[in-house]
Amino acid sequence: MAFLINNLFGTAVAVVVTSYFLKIVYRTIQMRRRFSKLPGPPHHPILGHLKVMGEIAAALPKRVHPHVYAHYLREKYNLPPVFYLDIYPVSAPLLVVLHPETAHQLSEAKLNKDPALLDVVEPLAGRENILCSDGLRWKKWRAIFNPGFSVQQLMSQVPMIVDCAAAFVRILDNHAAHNDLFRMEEEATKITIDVIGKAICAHDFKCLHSDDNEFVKTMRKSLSWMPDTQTLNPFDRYNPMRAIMHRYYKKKMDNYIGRMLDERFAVGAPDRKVKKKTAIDLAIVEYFKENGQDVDSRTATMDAEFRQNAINNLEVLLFAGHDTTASTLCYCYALLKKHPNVLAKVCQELDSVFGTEVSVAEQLRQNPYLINDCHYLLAVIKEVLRLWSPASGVKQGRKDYFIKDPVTGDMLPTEDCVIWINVITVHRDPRNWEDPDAFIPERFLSENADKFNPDAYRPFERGPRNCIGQELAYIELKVVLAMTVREFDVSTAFDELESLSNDGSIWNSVKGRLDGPQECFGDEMYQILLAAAKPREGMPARVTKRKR
Ligand code: HEM
Repeated sequence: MAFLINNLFGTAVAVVVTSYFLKIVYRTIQMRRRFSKLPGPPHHPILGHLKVMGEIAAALPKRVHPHVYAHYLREKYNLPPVFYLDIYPVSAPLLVVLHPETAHQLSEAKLNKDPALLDVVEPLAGRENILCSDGLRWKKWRAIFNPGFSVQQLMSQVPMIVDCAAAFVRILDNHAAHNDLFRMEEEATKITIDVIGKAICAHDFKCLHSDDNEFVKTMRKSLSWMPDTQTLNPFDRYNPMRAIMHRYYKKKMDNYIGRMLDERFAVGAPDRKVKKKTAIDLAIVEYFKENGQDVDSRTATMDAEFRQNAINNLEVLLFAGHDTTASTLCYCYALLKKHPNVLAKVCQELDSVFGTEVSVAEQLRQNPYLINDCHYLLAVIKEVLRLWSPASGVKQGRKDYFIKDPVTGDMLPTEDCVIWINVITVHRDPRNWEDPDAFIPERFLSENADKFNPDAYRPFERGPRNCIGQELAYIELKVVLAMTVREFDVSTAFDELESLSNDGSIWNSVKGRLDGPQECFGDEMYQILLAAAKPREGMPARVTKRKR
C-alpha cells in the first residue's frame, strides 16, 4: 500500500512539474511570435536581447529597477523618444515612451492595463482590483473610493497622521539615543502602513509600536518572493515555489482583511449622511446599496464575490498607499542631507509657519490647514519625486491602436506590446528639464509653474488612471517631514552595509546584490524593484538629534 501511495504521489509530482515547465516553454515560444510582428529591422531571435541584458548586467547594479535600465539604454544608444525594446524572453516586446505629448495621448486613450502589472500586484492584491482592472469594473470601484480621497476627508485625517508621526519621532529618538544603524525604509514603512491602515480601513496595524502584525509580516514575506526581472537564470525566474508561496501568503492576507471587513459589516450600514468615510465603509455602503438596506448584517454574510473584490481592493489601497510613500520619504531625507542649502530653506519655512515655541504636532492638531502653508516643503517633495519616482504604469497595446512617432511621424503599431511610459527618463530628459539631474525644488514653486511642460511631470501618472492617493501622499509626507527635519539629522550609511548582512530583513533575500557596480546616476542609493521602486538596501541610516 505504502509503495502504491509513494508511486502515485511521485507520478503526480512529475506530471505537475512537467506540465509547469511545458507551459513555460509554450509561453516563451508564443512571446517570440509577438516580437516577430514588430516593424523595423529584423529583431535578433536570441542575440539581440542577450547583448542588451549582458550590457545591463555589466554596467548596472543587480536588481536595479527596470525604469533605470531603460534610461541607461536610451542614453547609451541615443534612442528616439519612442522605441521598441527587445529583451526576449525576459519580457514581451516593450514599446518605451519617453515623449511628454505621446505620454499625454496614452494616458487619455482608453487602453487596458497590461497583464505584466499582475506579476507584481497579483500576489498582494489579486487580479481584480482598482489598480489592475479596466472598464466597468475599474469605474465602479474608483467611483466607490473617490469620496474617501476628497480634500475634506483627507484634511480630517491630519490629526491621525500627526499622531502616527509622533510615534515615528519616538522611533527616530530611540535610534538617535542608541546611535545605532538601521534601515530607514523599514521604519518609514511602519508609519506609512499605520497611516494608510487608519485612513483606508479605520484599522490600527500598530506597526509603529511592534514588529508583530500578522498582515504586515505576511506582506513583507510575500515581497521577498518577488521575481528578479533581470535574471536569465531559469531556476530563479521560473521557481515553482514562488507561485505556491505567493498563493499561501495571499490567503493569509485575505483572511486578515476579510476578518476586518466582516467585523465592520456586522455593525451594519454606515450612516449615509456622515460625509467622512474610510474606503472600508464606502465599500460596505456600496454593498447595502446593491443588496437593499434591509439586509440584516448581524445574521447575513456578505456575498462571496463582492467580499473578495472588496478584500482585493482594500489590499491594493494598503499596498499602493504605503510602499511608494515610504520610499519617497527615504529619498527626501537622503536628498535633504546631500543639499544643506535646501534643508536650510525648508527649516526657515518651518520656522516661519510654525515658529519654534509650540510643537508642530500641537499646532497641526488645532489647525490641520497650516500644513498647506509649507509651499517650499511641497516643492522639495515634488522634486524628490521627479528624480526618484517610485512607480510607473504599463498599458496593453492593441491591434487598432497606433502611436505617432514624434520624430518621423510614422504610425507605430502597438499590438502585442507592453506600452511603458518610462517616467524616470521623462523626468531626467534635458529636453524637458533644465539641468535635469540637479536637485532644484524651486522648479515647483508657483512662480515657476509655467516653466515646464506638465506632461513631462508624471510621478502619479496623469489622466483618468492617475493615482487616487496622491493628495494623501503629499499631506502625509509634508506632516512627517515638518515634524522631523528640524529635529533630526539623518545620514545614509552605505559604507556600513556589511554590519546589516544578517538582520533578517527582506534585503538579505536579494541574492548577489552586493556584487558588481553599486552606483546609478552617480548615487549609491539607486532604486531596486521590490514591488514599487525601493531605495537600495532600504537606505541604511544613522540619525542624530540636531542642536537648535
Ligand atoms: C508617493 C506616493 C505615490 C506615488 C508616487 C504613486 C504613484 C502612482 C502611479 C504612478 C500610479 C499609476 C499606476 C499605473 O498607471 O499603473 C498610481 C496609481 C494608484 N495609486 Fe498611487 N502613488 C502613491 C501613493 C498612493 C497612495 C497613498 C495611495 C492610497 C491609497 C495610492 C493608491 C493608488 C491606486 C489605488 C492607484 C490605481 C488608481 C486607478 O487606476 O484608478 N497611491 N499611483
